[in-house]
Amino acid sequence: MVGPVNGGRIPRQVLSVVNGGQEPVMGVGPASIAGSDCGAVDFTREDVEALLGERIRAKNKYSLKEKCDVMTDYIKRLRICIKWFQELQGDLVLQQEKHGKMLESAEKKCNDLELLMSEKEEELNSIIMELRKNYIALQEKFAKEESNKLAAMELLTKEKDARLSAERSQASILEDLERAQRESSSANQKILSLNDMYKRLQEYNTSLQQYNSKLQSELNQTNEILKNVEKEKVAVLENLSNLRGHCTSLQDQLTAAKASNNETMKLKEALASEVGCLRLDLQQVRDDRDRQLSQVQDLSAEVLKYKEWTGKSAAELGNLTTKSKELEATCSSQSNQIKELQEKLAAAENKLQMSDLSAFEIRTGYEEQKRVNSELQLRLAEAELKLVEGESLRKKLHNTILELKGNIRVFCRVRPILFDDAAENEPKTVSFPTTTENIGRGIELLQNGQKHSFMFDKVFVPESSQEEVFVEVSQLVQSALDGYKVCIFAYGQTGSGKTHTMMGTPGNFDDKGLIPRSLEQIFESRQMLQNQGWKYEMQVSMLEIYNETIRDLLTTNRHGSTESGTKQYAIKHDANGNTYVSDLTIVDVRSSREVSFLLNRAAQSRSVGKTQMNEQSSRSHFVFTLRITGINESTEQQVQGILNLIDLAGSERLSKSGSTGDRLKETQAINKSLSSLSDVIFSLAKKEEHVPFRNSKLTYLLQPCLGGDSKTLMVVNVSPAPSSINESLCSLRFAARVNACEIGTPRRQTAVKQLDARFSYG
Ligand SMILES: Nc1ncnc2c1ncn2[C@@H]1O[C@H](COP(=O)(O)OP(=O)(O)OP(=O)(O)O)[C@@H](O)[C@H]1O
Repeated sequence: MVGPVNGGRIPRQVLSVVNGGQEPVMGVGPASIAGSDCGAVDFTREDVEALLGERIRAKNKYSLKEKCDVMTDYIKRLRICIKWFQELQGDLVLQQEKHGKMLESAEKKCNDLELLMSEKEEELNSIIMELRKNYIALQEKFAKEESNKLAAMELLTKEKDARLSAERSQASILEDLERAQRESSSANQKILSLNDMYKRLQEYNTSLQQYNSKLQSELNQTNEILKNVEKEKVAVLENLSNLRGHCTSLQDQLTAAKASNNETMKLKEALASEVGCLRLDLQQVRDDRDRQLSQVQDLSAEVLKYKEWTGKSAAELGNLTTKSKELEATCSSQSNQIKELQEKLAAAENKLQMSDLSAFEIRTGYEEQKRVNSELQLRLAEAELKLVEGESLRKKLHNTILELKGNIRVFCRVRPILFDDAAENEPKTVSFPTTTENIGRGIELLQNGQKHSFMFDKVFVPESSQEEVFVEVSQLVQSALDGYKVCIFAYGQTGSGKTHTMMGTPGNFDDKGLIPRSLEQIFESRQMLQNQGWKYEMQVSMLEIYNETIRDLLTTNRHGSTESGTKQYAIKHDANGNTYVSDLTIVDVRSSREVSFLLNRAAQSRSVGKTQMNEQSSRSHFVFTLRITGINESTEQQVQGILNLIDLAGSERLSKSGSTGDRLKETQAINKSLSSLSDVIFSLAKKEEHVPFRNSKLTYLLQPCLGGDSKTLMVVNVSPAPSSINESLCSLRFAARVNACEIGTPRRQTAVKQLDARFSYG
């Protein structure tokens, strides 16, 4: 085996390079190889191999990366070694050349060494290759491990994120929990406070109930006040009319006094002129007398002269005597005349004085009457002012009462027992409570020993007169003139007194029903309101709904037929809130007499028939409508009111009515439309979204009156006959539900709807 130049030994530096500049370890090294010569002893190839093998083995204990680094390091070092060997080889060649012989002898060794070297180099190369392969494999592994690490890192990051989000959600859940706990405690507190509030509300409710009853009593008081105001108004009106009468009579007296004064003045003037004439006459007569007297004196002197002259003839004397006598006679007659004239003059002067006196008296009377008249005018103005104030107070109180009560009011009227009721021996089924709370408002029905009590806004006993009923309704009617929509309808079993209440008995003044009385009041008020600057125009229409068909009761062509066939009247609601019936006759009216005439005409056209329950039964719903348009030119106010007065057809049980044929059809139609009316009222009471107005002609026509902004009054008529107890109970139950129904707040129409001149029902 060929060794290196220093005798087959590897220099220590090379090993140091291979060993990373460290001393050999683990028993491998110069000490173990070369004994005690540690400083200058070189290593053999075996040493190197052993060292490398050991290093590699030792390195295998390390991690892949470290191994890899060490390998890379080794490879580098090996390269340096190779380089160094190559340099060493060059040195050797140089040494060969230098030391010729040594070289020759050593050449072989060197060749061997070279061979060895090349073998070793090959070996090392193959080791390097292997190491490279290993290195590549290690690198791949490393890359793989690296990617695994990255994936693990990613996984870790994801897990960290997940953990963070989990922590966050845990924190939020904790927050939620805390909040929920807080909420729960506040809810508990709320529950406590609600319980507290509930108690307080109960107390409040009790106090409200007390307040309500107080309000009720106040309402009653207000009603009383209203009645008093009404009475006062009537008294003021009476006073006013008395004052007016007094004023008119005073005016008449004044005119008469003026006339008599004028006459007296004329007489005085005439007398004065007569006195003047008489004075002139007197003067003339006096002048005459004076002249005559001077003549008489002249003549007397002449007579004396003649007497003195006795020589004159007796005839001449006789003549003179007669002349003298004549003159004396003339003189005495003239004296008489003068006396007469003087008497006349005195009488005329007396008369003149008298007429002066009476003229003075008349003047003072006239002045007194003028004063009284102006006083009366003042009182009249005051009374009128009071009337206006009273009127506005009345309106205010009336509207307040309506608002307090809700705008459907219900009156109940029980008619007297009639001959046909034949109930003399049967016990009474209808009674009226007399307690202060219920008097005038309560009614009790006794059915099979069970008492049913009802309360309404007003209950009229059988003895109540038409006037008494109207007094309670008059305020409502008056509202139509103030621009409200007013609807009054009579409901009840057939024969219970609806037509009697609404129309009354024709031809009987005291038995006039609500419709004629309302119209009289409206036209009277119209007259009175004229003083306040109001001008009203009124239009009337009347129709009946018979078997779900509309009939015009004012058409000149009865049965509503035209040349082309039967007229179809349709109810229409337009976008402006007007309801009208197409083609319906509308009549302008100026007095209640005109309306009475139209009412009579309509009554004759109404569908009336005889039933087992009523001799003259209305077989249709009668709708009377008055449209009132008022303009006040002084205040520039405009109002438009509607007054609907409705006499509904009577409800009746088919079994009881004994109807057949056409009557049966009529009864079915009547019952159907009345049940539609109750459906509408109940769905209004329940404040349902859909109100079935369209289910019948009656409800569709009355939609604006029932739908909220009108003042509506239902008069439920009841028969006291024991045989009608079931029907009466049904009617009262329906009325009680209507009474509990609030449909909105009435609205005043304070501007004339210019847009639509058609006749509107609301
Ligand atoms: N308050 C009353 N006082 C006196 N008589 C009355 C009164 N109410 C009703 N009557 C009489 O009772 C009868 C039936 O009354 P009315 O015709 O008004 O009933 P109705 O309810 O209109 O009946 P229908 O629904 O069948 O038309 C009539 O003869 C009427 O004069």
